[in-house]
Amino acid sequence: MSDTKELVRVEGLKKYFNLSNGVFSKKSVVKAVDDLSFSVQKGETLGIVGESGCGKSTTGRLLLRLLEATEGEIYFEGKNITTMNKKELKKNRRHFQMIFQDPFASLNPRMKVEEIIEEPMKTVGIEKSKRKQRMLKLLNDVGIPESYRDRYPHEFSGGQRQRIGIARALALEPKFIVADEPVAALDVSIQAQIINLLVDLQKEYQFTYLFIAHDLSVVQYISDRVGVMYLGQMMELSESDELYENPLHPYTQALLSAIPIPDLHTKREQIQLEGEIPSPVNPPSGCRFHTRCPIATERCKVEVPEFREIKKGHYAACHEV
Ligand SMILES: Nc1ncnc2c1ncn2[C@@H]1O[C@H](COP(=O)(O)OP(=O)(O)OP(=O)(O)O)[C@@H](O)[C@H]1O
Repeated sequence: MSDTKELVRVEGLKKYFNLSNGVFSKKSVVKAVDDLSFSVQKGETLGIVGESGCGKSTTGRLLLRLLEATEGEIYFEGKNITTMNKKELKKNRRHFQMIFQDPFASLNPRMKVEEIIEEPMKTVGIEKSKRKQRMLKLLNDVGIPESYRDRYPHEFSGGQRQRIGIARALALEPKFIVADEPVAALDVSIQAQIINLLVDLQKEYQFTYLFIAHDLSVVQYISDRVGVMYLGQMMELSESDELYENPLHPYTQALLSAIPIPDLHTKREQIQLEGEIPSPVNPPSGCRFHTRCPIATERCKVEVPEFREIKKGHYAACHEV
């Protein structure tokens, strides 16, 4: 049943990439996303964290249909976007946008800032005077002086370029924004400014975020709920404060234990994970985390744990909780 508060719902989502290493070698398959089910509520920020390669970006791209899913369904406002044809998708595309990690690579170097921000409006046929008016408001909203509008991306700093990328993402007043590590490429001194800007803009424009990050502390600050991914699967998902105060999954516990606590009197025992992350080409049987899990049992090696609601709104995939 569709929940009226739900903006996006993902069911059994999979993305497998076929890799061919040459003419004679066997084909291998990267299981980048492997059976994800979750929903994003209207107006919330859902943070997604996990180590490099766990499938966060692939998930974000699938949700916006920038990538085609191998299996599974994605519903946006109750409509199945996985089966939409090009025409229907084009009509809906304005409602979902992406903010990229590398603001330089994502901005056309040959376009002036005003053209970059107006371009999405042009594609949906918004008339010139309205485009200009909205472009000026967006520049103002993201903190770029109006007088810079005829400059090119290379004339801006990294933080300013990200502000321009954000203005472009907001140009069509989307309902859903996937922010894929939007501050990871920026200087630490600039990161907080951009995070605060993203928070303020959400208040003004009332959109919903899927916020992807490596850094658990960034995600905690910005997210209402947080999902923790490992090797293409969701290990735990709950309200942000609950996840940080009462992590249930051993993987989440290990990730959290690595964050330094500012208060010198509080000590948190660091949980060291053994070994490397296994390859998504050949993920471990049973629970994917069992090869590194400090509490794994024989059952974990053979039986995939169900991703289940353990406390109200707090989900985890672990046999031992
Ligand atoms: N186009 C592709 N072709 C083949 N494999 C891919 C492709 N895109 C991603 N992958 C693989 O899928 C897995 C998941 O990648 P993804 O970029 O989604 O992870 P991530 O969690 O976002 O990592 P990072 O934090 O490093 O960006 C990785 O093993 C990656 O190498």
